[in-house]
Amino acid sequence: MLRIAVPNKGSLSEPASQMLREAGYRQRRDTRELVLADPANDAEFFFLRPRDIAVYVGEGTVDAGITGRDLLLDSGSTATEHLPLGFAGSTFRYAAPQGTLTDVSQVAGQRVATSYPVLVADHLASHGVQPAGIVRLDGAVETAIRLGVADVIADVVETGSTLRAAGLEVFGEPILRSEAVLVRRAGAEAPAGLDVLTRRLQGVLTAQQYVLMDYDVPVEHVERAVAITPGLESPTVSPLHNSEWAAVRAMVRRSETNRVMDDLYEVGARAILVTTIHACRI
Ligand SMILES: Nc1ncnc2c1ncn2[C@@H]1O[C@H](COP(=O)(O)OP(=O)(O)OP(=O)(O)O)[C@@H](O)[C@H]1O
Ligand SMILES: O=P(O)(O)OC[C@H]1O[C@H](OP(=O)(O)OP(=O)(O)O)[C@H](O)[C@@H]1O
Ligand SMILES: [Mg+2]
Repeated sequence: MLRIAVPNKGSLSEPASQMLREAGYRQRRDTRELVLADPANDAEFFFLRPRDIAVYVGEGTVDAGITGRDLLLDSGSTATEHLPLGFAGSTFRYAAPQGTLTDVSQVAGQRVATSYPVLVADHLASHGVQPAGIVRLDGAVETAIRLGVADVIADVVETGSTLRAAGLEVFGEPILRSEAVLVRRAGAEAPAGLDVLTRRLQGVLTAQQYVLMDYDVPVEHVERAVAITPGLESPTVSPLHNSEWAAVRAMVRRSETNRVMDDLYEVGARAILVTTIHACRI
């Protein structure tokens, strides 16, 4: 039985459950459920605080879990990143009142407020910067400067609107680019079922990131067209009733759909059709 920890609250919770559902696993309907058995998939889900998930996985209490890369690094746990999951993307950055600081070296001698004290201490140490202190807060970190408990903050930034509203701006290089990740215990033998979970999640990611493209192209231009849509292994090329034309089918990155259609049209492809992929195993 594979034991998997899933965030019970916060921005990771709903998309993590949604991704597991798309991968064919049972997920809870009632947010008060703390444990959910999925006997058909030989799995059991534990709904835990996102910040605690790496700790449980590192201890081996559960086999794998979904958390944020930033939370994993801040936990100090021996759990290791197994698969990036492509949602809850953010950067982790220093910020200060607009027009004041420009470089991480200027954090020396300043008080830094953050919910991620280990991440910040490690980053400052790796840059040889000694702050006056690190103030650990649970949230609403952006308010700490106005309230006088810190001079600098280090926090999650997605759109930047929370910072702007607080009159702050980022400075220095990003400390980290974070996203939701599947974590597992480091060094231990892969638990039974982890390979299947991984392949299923990769299938969901691929279905989200790729489309299926079909088109007809004159036989003499097949090689040029296929160079534009090389597919994952190799595109399918089929004969058509009119022997001067061939049909091609290939997977294409969703973000490149329109550029690829333009390029195909240029080399003579016609009847270019794009279909979403519902599920796949690669
Ligand atoms: N606005 C955001 N955009 C993207 N990811 C975010 C955002 N806020 C938090 N995260 C990510 O969510 C994880 C933190 O989850 P956590 O549940 O602790 O905080 P939260 O989502 O801010 O919830 P809350 O503060 O309401 O409890 C981190 O991995 C962080 O990078
Ligand atoms: O760049 P933005 O799009 O504004 O998003 C970033 C904000 O979102 C999160 O806060 P949340 O709303 O979870 O509140 P919290 O600070 O209490 O955790 C995070 O801690 C930042 O404050
Ligand atoms: Mg928050």
